[in-house]
Amino acid sequence: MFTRLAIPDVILVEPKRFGDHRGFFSETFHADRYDDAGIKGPFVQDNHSLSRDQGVLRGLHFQIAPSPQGKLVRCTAGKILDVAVDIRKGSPTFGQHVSAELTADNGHQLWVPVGFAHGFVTLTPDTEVQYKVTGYYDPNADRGLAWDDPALGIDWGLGGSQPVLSDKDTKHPTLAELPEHFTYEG
Ligand SMILES: Cc1cn([C@H]2C[C@H](O)[C@@H](COP(=O)(O)OP(=O)(O)O[C@H]3O[C@H](C)C(=O)[C@H](O)[C@H]3O)O2)c(=O)[nH]c1=O
Repeated sequence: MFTRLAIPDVILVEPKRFGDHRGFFSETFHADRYDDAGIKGPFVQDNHSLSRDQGVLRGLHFQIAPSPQGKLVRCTAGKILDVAVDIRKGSPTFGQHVSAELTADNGHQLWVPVGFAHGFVTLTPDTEVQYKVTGYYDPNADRGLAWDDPALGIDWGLGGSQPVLSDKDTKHPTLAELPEHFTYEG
């Protein structure tokens, strides 16, 4: 099932699971069905990250031209709160975000299109996230947005505690400081 969220370009995917006495089987990607639902490939790279601690926060990240990335994100061990922030100039939802709890148990996926900053916080230890992207990794195009920018109003569910961050993720600009990298195309 595909559901457009409050920012309709972001799509929640709930793949069917066929359970039996052995466990389950699920198709986790289907190019034609996903394209028909608005999830536009082609996907050129798969990523996999493991976060050892609960409270690891990776984000908010995006790549700019010439290497923008759409991301199809799922959690294959543990739980995350996955967040997408609209950073498209001229968008009616500029600066707003949507989020979804992706877990190994629910198998849900989030489609984060080009023009969004993406990040997640882990809700359990030993959390693994796997995602397909529509652009190759390009360190020169790698950019970020401050996860804790008050203007974004993201509730990461940290209960006031500081997340575990990479050094890079402590230094990103706020939305007000962010150059215009993407333009809303309606
Ligand atoms: C993203 C990436 C990283 N790397 C190398 C670069 C570093 O040596 C190492 C860790 O990279 P980084 O700290 O950027 O990893 P994350 O903090 O998990 O970044 C990712 O987290 C958020 C949630 C995202 O949406 C992006 O996919 C991505 O930015 O992996 C690669 O070799 N290829 C890649 O595609």
